[in-house]
Amino acid sequence: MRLLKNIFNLFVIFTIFGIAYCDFYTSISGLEELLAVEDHYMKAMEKHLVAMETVHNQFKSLLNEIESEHAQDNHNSTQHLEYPVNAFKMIRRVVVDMSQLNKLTTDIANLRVFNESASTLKLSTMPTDNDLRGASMGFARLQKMYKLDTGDMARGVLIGQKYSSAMSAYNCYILGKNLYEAGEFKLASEWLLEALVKLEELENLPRDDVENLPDKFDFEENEMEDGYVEDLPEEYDDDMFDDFQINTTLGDDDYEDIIENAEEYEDEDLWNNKLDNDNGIYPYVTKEQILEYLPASLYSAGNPKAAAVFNDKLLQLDPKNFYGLGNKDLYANGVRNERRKRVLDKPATPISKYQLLYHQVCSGEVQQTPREQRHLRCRYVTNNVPFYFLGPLKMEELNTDPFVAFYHQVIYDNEIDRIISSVEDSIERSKVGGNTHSRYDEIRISKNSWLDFKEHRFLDAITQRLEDITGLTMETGEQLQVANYGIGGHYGPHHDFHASTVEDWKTGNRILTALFYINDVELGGSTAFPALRLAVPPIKGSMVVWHNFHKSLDRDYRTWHAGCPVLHGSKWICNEWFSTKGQEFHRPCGLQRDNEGSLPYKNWY
Ligand SMILES: O=C(O)CCC(=O)C(=O)O
Ligand SMILES: [Fe+2]
Repeated sequence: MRLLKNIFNLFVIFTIFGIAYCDFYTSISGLEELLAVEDHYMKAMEKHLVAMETVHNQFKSLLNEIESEHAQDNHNSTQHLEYPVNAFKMIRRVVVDMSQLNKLTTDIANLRVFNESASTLKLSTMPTDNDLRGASMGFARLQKMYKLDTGDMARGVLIGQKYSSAMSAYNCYILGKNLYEAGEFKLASEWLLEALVKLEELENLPRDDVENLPDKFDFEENEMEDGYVEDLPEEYDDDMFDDFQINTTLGDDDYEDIIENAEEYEDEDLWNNKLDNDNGIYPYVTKEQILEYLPASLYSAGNPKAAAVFNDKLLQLDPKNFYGLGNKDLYANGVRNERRKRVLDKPATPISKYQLLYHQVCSGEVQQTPREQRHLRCRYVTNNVPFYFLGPLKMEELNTDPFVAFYHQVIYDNEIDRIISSVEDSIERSKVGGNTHSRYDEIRISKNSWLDFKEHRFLDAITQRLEDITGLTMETGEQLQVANYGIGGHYGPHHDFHASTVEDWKTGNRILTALFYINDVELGGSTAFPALRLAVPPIKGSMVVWHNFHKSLDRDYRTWHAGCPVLHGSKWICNEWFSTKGQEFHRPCGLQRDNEGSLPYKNWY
């Protein structure tokens, strides 16, 4: 819960202090560093406030003194100044006080507490706009994947549970603006609408309450006025939010929901939320700023009618607005074309059926049928290893063909702690692609590092365990990969094997994956196998194992898999990839090809 709250807070930090390029958004391990930065800024702000208060008090006392002197002098300045004390006091004020106050104000202006360099803040780099964009895209990914309602998220509610304080109008605006810039127009529109509604709530609060925040807001005495629905011109009311088609799995009634949310003033929770709102009551953003983005988002999301309505609102507030005037005709034409388009009935571009299945498996909408699960068993196994006669392995079959299995309680807390601390300094943004063409890609948002078994001898016990469990040799295996995903972090569907057959005989290929979950994830973060309709939940201490190749050493395309986005918490895993090399006597090839089953899945992307 605390982390989610902190992510919201980080939005504020990112934007207020306009920070530089890095990949903080790719994992929780990077974000934790920023908590220290936030702490630093908090202390700096406190210092700054104290300094400003001192100046404020001195200004006030000097002003009082001058005012009372002038009152005494009774407009007869010459007479007043004939008294030596009065003359002295005035000269003192001008010579000493004024210049001292001048100096104090300049000192404050020069404090520059928010311009610290990365090294003073003990960071390798500063976060940037890019991080903010990445974090916003993470939000979008989660909303689309798990069908999360924007209104709920804005209220800090996740799957029916309150996880954090409500998001302020400013946070909703920044999120909406970033989503707009990233091309996520429909979600951008929703967040910008949220921002507008929240700003209205704030404006409608009675002045006294805004100035003196009460301990507990008394809802009964502070009925709100109605929100946007009443404000919209009648001609738009009926179908403004209809016919909304866009490439997303979100429902079509989202705008209506948003508008309805605006009416939820009766919801007492909402009022209480306002009190623990994430940036108090100062809005930081104006309606005009929101309205410069909202119509463009709505238009790009395919809703020119709503775009025109909100653009008119912008022009009402600011008749000369550059964007308002510049886009007016565009939206009006859009509305006309929209009428024609309806006749033509242009279909929306759907996401590929494979991607859709991936989403459905991650969110649990599609699962193995009871018939498919009928033959799966949980068993104690020894693999004929004497050690396991004493304490057998706890195996849970997850799929028979291809074989995918869970082994529970196979990595221990002390090992996990050492693994995580060993990668602390080397963990960095994950790439995709082989060694020769590796690159950063939105398909994989995480950080990772590698541990060399020869260098970290505490891993010997894990090597032995892996060999005992899989029956394969680790001689040719890769280093241990350790990865961490933050909120919204994911690894889109992929195969673990290399595509190139040249690599097969030169360096070997990834015959088997052993994936350890080394922490528990509050929500999301399963390992999904869309072709198998299987989502493996991350369980601390458990390991999931699957063969990427048929016995005939043909690639098994059914192993197409993914790390689903993390919805709440952080996800740590370790991957060990065994090589096809050197397994001749451990997993002998069959006499016949056995890959027919996987061929239909070859082009799944
Ligand atoms: O995070 C996961 O669950 C899957 C990770 C994965 O597939 C990989 O690292 O290759
Ligand atoms: Fe993988």
